Amino acid sequence: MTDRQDKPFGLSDLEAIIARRAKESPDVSYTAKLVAAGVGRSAKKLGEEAVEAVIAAVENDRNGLVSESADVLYHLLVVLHARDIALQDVLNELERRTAQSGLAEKASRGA
Ligand SMILES: N=c1c2ncn([C@@H]3O[C@H](COP(=O)(O)OP(=O)(O)OP(=O)(O)O)[C@@H](O)[C@H]3O)c2ncn1[C@@H]1O[C@H](COP(=O)(O)O)[C@@H](O)[C@H]1O
Repeated sequence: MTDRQDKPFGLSDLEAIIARRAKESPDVSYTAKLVAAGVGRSAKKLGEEAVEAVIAAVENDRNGLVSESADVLYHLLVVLHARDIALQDVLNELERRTAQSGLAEKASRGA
């Protein structure tokens, strides 16, 4: 059995695909096209997809929210790749935050 059959598809799998496809020609890869256009382009796409996810959530469009969430996660990983930030750095930050409730963190900032 391959790794892929042993475990469900995860964000680290997509991160690896993005890193591989970014090296391809922009003619054959959307990822490569985005990366070649500069971080501003992928960041703008991330913002657009986030707004579309927000709209799907507010409209209670379940399928739309799943689809737009996938777009958000893909474009976020492209932005992280463009800025040379590993997904693990983000996961480490999330793990660090598990030591404290979000409300306690907010109160510590006086917010
Ligand atoms: N997960 C994704 C993924 N999600 C969304 N998208 C693309 O993101 C774009 C979303 O933008 P829009 O909905 O605005 O569509 P669009 O008008 O075509 O986009 P623009 O021309 O405005 O950039 C679409 O072109 C989608 O195809 C993705 N493109 C690629 N992937 C993954 O990346 C892998 C490699 O893809 P390539 O780099 O294209 O080989 C794929 O096998 C997938 O695993």
